[in-house]
Amino acid sequence: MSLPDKAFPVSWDQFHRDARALAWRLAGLKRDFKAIVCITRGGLVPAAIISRELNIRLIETVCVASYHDYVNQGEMVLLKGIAPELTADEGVSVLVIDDLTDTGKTASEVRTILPKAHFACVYAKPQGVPTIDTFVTEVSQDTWIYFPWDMGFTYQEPISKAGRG
Ligand SMILES: O=P(O)(O)OC[C@H]1O[C@H](OP(=O)(O)OP(=O)(O)O)[C@H](O)[C@@H]1O
Ligand code: HPA
Ligand SMILES: [Mg+2]
Repeated sequence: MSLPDKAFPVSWDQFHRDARALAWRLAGLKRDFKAIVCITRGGLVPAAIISRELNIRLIETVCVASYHDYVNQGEMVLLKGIAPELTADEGVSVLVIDDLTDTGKTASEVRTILPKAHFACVYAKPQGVPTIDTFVTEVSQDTWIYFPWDMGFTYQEPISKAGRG
């Protein structure tokens, strides 16, 4: 697969605002989450923001890899699982955080370990929406989300010249 045509670039500032908006939504649920399970690596950044906003200090990771060459998703590899004290009750008071859901494969895999956890992410594409309980912004399936930690400053052609050979 090649990169989708549409681009949704996200700055650090926008990501911080959107992650805070997610924290507001989660706070509105009036749930007493005892721990955050963050899906590495993308979930690390929103988990830091949400743990601060919701005052959740018990943070666990589940380490999975599936996008082996940036855009192409392959087999899901579980590099590190979740502590047994959080999986014992199927994660009933656990909040799972990721940066985005795309096909929903990552969230579905983690849900097999924590079937009763609350799944939250900042951005969602339509195919992944059914796998997530709370998210902030939906973008179309043919959009690629560019996160600030993957980006650097580069020269941009003026709009009048862009696309001309
Ligand atoms: O809904 P899906 O199609 O499964 O895609 C969503 C996942 O893809 C990205 O992670 P990635 O596997 O690229 O790893 P990373 O977080 O380490 O960058 C993103 O952070 C989500 O975890
Ligand atoms: O749109 C995306 N952006 C960044 N990483 C991703 N991993 C799956 N989909 C995406
Ligand atoms: Mg990820």
